[in-house]
Amino acid sequence: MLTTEKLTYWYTSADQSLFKDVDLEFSAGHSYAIVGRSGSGKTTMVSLLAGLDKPRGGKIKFNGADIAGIGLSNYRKNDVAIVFQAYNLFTYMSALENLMSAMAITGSKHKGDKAFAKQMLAKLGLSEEQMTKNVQKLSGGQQQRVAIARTMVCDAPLVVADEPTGNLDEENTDAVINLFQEIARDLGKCVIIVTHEPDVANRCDAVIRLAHKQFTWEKTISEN
Ligand SMILES: Nc1ncnc2c1ncn2[C@@H]1O[C@H](COP(=O)(O)OP(=O)(O)OP(=O)(O)O)[C@@H](O)[C@H]1O
Repeated sequence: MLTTEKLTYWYTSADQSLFKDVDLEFSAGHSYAIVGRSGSGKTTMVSLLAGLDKPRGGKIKFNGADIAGIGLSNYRKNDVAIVFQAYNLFTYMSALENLMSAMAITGSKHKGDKAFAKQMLAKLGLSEEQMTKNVQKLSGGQQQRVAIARTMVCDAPLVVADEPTGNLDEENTDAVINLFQEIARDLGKCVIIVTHEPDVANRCDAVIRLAHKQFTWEKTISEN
C-alpha cells in the first residue's frame, strides 16, 4: 500500500542527512512500529509518510502513485488519518462533534451518520454523557481514544500515529494498542506507529528500527 523509494531527508539547518536512500514497504491489514533513539528522525519519517513534509530525495508511493503527484493535500485529506500525542481534537467541541466534523471534512462514507459515530465512541468505552461534553473535560486517555475513533470513522486506509501512548497509563495504553490492532486486522488499514515503548512495539506485527541513519527490520510480518 505504501512504499518509500530511496527516500532521503535533511533539515536545511543540519549539515548532513537524517536518513538516505530508504526503501520500505507497508501493507494493508498490518501494524508497524518505528522505534529508535530520541532525535534519530522517527517523527520526521512519519511526517513524510503522512504527507506533512516533502522528501529531499526519493519518492513515497501510495498504491503505486507518487504522493507528490496525488498532491499532498489531497493525499492527507483522502488517504491518511493522523494521531498525535497531543490529540489534535477540536477543543471547543464534544467527542461526538469531533467525529461528525472529521467525517464531513474528509467526505467519509459515514458522513452525517450520528448513530455510527456514537457506536464507535461507545465501542471505545465512552458513555453517552462523555461523548456529548466538551472534549477538554475528558481525561488524556479518553481524548486519545476519541482521536483514534476519528481514524476509524474516516475512510483513510492509512493510519499514522506519533507516540500515541506517550502520556497514557498502562490501562489506557493497552486499550489504545488493542484499538490499533483492530483497525489493522478488522478494518484492513495500514497502521504505522512511532513509539518509545517496547511493549507497544512488540504488539505490532512488524518493528522497524532507525539507527545510524538506516532503517532495519527487527521483526517482519512473516515472522508472526
Ligand atoms: N524543524 C526542524 N528543523 C531543524 N532540525 C529539526 C527540525 N525538526 C527536528 N529536527 C532535528 O532532526 C532530528 C530528528 O528529529 P525527529 O523529531 O524526527 O526525531 P525523533 O526520532 O522523532 O525524536 P524523539 O524520539 O525525541 O521524538 C533531531 O536532531 C532534531 O533536533
